[in-house]
Amino acid sequence: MSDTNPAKPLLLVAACALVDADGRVLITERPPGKQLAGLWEFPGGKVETGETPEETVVRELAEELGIETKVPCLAPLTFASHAYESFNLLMPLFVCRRFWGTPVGKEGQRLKWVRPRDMRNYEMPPADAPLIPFLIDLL
Ligand SMILES: Nc1nc2c([nH]c(=O)n2[C@@H]2O[C@H](COP(=O)(O)OP(=O)(O)OP(=O)(O)O)[C@@H](O)[C@H]2O)c(=O)[nH]1
Repeated sequence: MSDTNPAKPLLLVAACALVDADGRVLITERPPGKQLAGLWEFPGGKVETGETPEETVVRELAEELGIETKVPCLAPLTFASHAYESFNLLMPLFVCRRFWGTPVGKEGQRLKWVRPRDMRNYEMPPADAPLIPFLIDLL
């Protein structure tokens, strides 16, 4: 039997696997004070009203990392669907290999370029674990 809770919202978050020339993927550490602080995640954030998920990624990459990319540079790879305590997360994951600038942690967050097979060495949110095999297959 399912434990469906009608009051539990569905949260749409768009995330991006930024890939460098060596086939490494950028992960960023969630800053102190935020939910799931200290965990490593893919850059991204909540899809705001009126935005497409692709537009969210372009905006978040600029805000969080100071880099520029464009919607046609984003390719859908897979998605995460995870029941958190207070919300259900639906998170499309895009891949981006074409961007301008060098990523920096604009919000003070630490950044790491990692090979997908090494991602298990970094503690990530529970929603993210099923995404890793897709990146291993791709890269
Ligand atoms: N960006 C991102 N969020 C993730 C990942 N995995 C995952 O479970 N999440 C969850 O998705 C939600 C994203 O929220 P966020 O806090 O990053 O979004 P935001 O930047 O728009 O939030 P803000 O309101 O704090 O500015 C969080 O609950 C976060 O825990 C991931 O790999 N990347």
